[in-house]
Amino acid sequence: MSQQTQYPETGQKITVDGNGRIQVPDNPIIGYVEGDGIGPDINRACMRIWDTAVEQAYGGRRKIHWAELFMGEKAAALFNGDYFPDETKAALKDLLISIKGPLTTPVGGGFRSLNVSLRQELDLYACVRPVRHYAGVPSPLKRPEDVDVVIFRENTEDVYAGIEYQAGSAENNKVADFLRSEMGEEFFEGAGIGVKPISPFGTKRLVRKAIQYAIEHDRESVTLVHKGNIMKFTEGAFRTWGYEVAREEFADQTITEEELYATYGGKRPEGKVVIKDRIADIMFQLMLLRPNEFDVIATMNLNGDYLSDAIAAEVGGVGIAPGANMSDNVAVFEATHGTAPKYANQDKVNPGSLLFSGVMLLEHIGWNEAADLISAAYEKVVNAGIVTYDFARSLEGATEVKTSQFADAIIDQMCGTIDLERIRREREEAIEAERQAREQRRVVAPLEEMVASGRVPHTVADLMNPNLVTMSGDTSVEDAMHLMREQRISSVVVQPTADDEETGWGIMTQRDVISRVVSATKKPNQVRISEAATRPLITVPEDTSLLDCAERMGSDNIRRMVVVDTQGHPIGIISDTDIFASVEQFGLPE
Ligand SMILES: NC(=O)C1=CN([C@@H]2O[C@H](COP(=O)(O)OP(=O)(O)OC[C@H]3O[C@@H](n4cnc5c(N)ncnc54)[C@H](OP(=O)(O)O)[C@@H]3O)[C@@H](O)[C@H]2O)C=CC1
Ligand SMILES: O=C(O)CCC(=O)C(=O)O
Ligand SMILES: [Mg+2]
Repeated sequence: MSQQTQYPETGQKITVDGNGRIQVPDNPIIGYVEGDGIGPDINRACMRIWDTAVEQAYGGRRKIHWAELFMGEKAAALFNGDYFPDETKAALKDLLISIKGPLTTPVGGGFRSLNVSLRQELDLYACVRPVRHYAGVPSPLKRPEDVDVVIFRENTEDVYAGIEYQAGSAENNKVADFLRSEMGEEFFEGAGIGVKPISPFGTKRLVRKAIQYAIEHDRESVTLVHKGNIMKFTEGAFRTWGYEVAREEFADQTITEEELYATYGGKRPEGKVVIKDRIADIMFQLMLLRPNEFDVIATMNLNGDYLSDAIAAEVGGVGIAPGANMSDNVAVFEATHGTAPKYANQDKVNPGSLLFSGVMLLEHIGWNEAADLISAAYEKVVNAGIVTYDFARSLEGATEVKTSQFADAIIDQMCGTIDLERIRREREEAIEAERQAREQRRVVAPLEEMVASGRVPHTVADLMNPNLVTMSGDTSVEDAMHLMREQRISSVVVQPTADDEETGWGIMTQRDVISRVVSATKKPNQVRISEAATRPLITVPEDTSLLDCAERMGSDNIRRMVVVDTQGHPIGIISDTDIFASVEQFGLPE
């Protein structure tokens, strides 16, 4: 090793045995590349977490001995402008397992992507990116827990192969001439030209790894994602070769989707992995609408790059999605996001992507206890609302912390020194206080408007909240709960279904969910809201005077009534809070 790259003397190298399996000592040397931009911030935070997890899990019996390796801007400064020194390549191969932060790639010119070079030069042909939801992490989906896929992205071919010719260059002119004169192709003058090689070798080894993974991890399906209807001889061929490898090498363990329906009536036989394929554009839609239909995904480089960021967004964003570049023996784990330069050195961003790449690394070397400790602590900390800025944007009542403070919270949780229960309670109280303040504003603001305009409320229509949410009685309680949480409402009006035309409209409140579903230990996704609703719906015509309404609320001991129009259709809701606020503002109604 050079002066720059040093292995710690106390550690031992990971090796490979005669069967191609890695042998991991209790004191393995593992390489790390800090990365550019936000790299140092997240790396610093994650190393503290990984080391604590190992210490807590094995009580000092095991310890990672880190060897710093240099790539990117730090390498260029140390190695005279060389961004990816040979000694780093040698060390990455020699140590077998490493982890890296993000690296800068200039757009439209300048040096070639170091990430792409790393993958090609070390032949790390599979980019493995698991995407799943962690409880408490904010998501734009209704059921983010349905997202649980592992993307196998081919890492060495496709338009990333670097076979590109800049418009106007001598090479470009030569290739363009050849394509026009020898191949009879037509395209606009001055076009930049890129080549997209997809080979049976590259495809099959990637799909093979994806199928092996699916078999070993008891996954239900492998989906080949391609745009083979347009790029027939590259992406279309990927699909053909993908099915071929399944048929030729895994005939006993796999069936095609066609066989699933033609032979097995759509019911997957125990232990068989279903091989299916989807065209890339619809795959983006399907992953949003029906993510539970997908499990392991095998695809080419560009599709995989796009898909992995898009699917990550469904479960919290690139700040949390981990990844690994793997060959049969060498593996370089990495954050999947980039260097986010605007946040560099601000101790601000989410360390989750690198953190979970480290969790993948720990699992890869068989240190599952340490990996599980991190995942469990992470979930608890996020559930307590302790998050970095990105999650804080969409998590109500969150406590926004810095990268290093987030790491502190996870470490404290793993060491049992943080009272997350208290933090969660305080967060819930703050959310409830905010909800009440909002309700107060909702009621008081319209009244103040009335005062300003000289109007005085007389009827329930003057005071009611017109934002009434009605749902079909066939809706599941779970879907209704999602909507109630999103819209921050405590009840929904339930339309009669074909079965309960006689009983008519109803209302389902939070209390109904608790008393008729939760405390009866029924599953919210298996109960329809018509079963949990209270009937008959207590209504009040829109022209009812406030005094009559108040009298009825008092005599019938009810807190809210649905306001109906002259045809009996629900148009709003009025509560005792509304009447209370009105009396306080205008005195007793006439
Ligand atoms: N594997 C690698 O090394 C990769 C390197 N890159 C390189 O990174 C550079 C910047 O690329 P760019 O396209 O801007 O992509 P980035 O992933 O660096 O950043 C895009 C946006 O993603 C969000 N983001 C990224 N990382 C985090 C994090 N840890 N926590 C929270 N939010 C995060 C931020 O969103 P917001 O602004 O909304 O806060 C950020 O502005 C380029 O040079 C690119 O080539 C890109 C991808 C992978
Ligand atoms: O190499 C780069 O700069 C981008 C890489 C990338 O987007 C990825 O690894 O997903
Ligand atoms: Mg990417």
